[in-house]
Amino acid sequence: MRSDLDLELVKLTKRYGDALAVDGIDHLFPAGTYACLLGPSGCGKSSTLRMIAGHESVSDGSILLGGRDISHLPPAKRGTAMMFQSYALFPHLSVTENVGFSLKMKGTDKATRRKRALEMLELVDMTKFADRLPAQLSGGQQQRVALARALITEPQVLLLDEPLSALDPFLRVRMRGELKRIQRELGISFVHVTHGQDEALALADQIVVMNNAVVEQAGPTREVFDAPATSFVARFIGAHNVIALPEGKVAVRSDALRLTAPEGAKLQGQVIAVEYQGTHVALTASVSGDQEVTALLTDKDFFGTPRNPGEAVGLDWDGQAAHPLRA
Ligand SMILES: Nc1ncnc2c1ncn2[C@@H]1O[C@H](COP(=O)(O)OP(=O)(O)OP(=O)(O)O)[C@@H](O)[C@H]1O
Repeated sequence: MRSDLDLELVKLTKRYGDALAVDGIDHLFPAGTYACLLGPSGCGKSSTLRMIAGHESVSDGSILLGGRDISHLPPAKRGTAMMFQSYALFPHLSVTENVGFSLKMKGTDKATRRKRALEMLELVDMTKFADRLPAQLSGGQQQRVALARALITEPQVLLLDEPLSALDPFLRVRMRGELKRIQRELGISFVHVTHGQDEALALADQIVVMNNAVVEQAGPTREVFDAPATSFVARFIGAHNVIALPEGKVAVRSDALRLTAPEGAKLQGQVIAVEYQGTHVALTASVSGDQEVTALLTDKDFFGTPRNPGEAVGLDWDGQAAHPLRA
């Protein structure tokens, strides 16, 4: 069912001179969805996001929010807000003043601005830093302020460009949880650009995988992960093997592979590496056709029958675990 606040991209295209950065993308982001645009560097994800935000002109196609064509509106009139990778806070303004800045531009009175800014600071858990200057904050705290500043405009869609990339791994995971919580509390759509598949899996209700200026595959996160449609998606999203069989290429999750005796197994191979990962062991074998496949085994399974490099093994999986790839 379509909602008033769905965000829809229709044949959205971006050219920089002769270079095609986004090639006629069609996609519907249902209202209230946490979506991640995922793909390698240069695939066109930031260009897509910047076009939605209005920070980049649309070469062709359109962007609809709630059925309204916003493709050529100024950023502040779209119902979207963007949080940048560099938080771009005003250094001479306090945290509260930074958060309330857009309301000041709109002519909102000072008391209302402060009240709204404090509400936003509470949402991002930064109330106690309200009167500090940006330089007196850590990177993670500055990011929360930037988030509050974007949310005070009450956007229907919040756009986030690699919001976690400047944080250390510990903070990244914590902030990830916070983003998800805030999106759920507000019930608005988030469109989050990342090149990290773990980030996308952790956050997204819906994943849009881009490659070479087009959408390779889009859908609910678990569907995309469980059944990648192309070799590119299977490899990019990780934890899958792309296996060439006589009947065509398939993707099989590493944790769906079983080790067996070589006789009668779907693949016969030789162990080339064993990597202990704590809860799991990743065993890589070379199989016919010069292919390498990796099986992710629980530590219990592996150490029940340990294998060493050089040993012959069979690799098997249930029929429904193999997903035919279209490319
Ligand atoms: N202002 C610009 N002028 C010319 N080419 C550009 C411009 N911005 C981006 N491009 C090119 O467009 C293509 C897509 O870039 P874009 O930034 O959208 O990719 P991306 O997937 O976000 O990459 P990254 O993860 O590295 O930011 C790239 O080939 C890039 O070099």
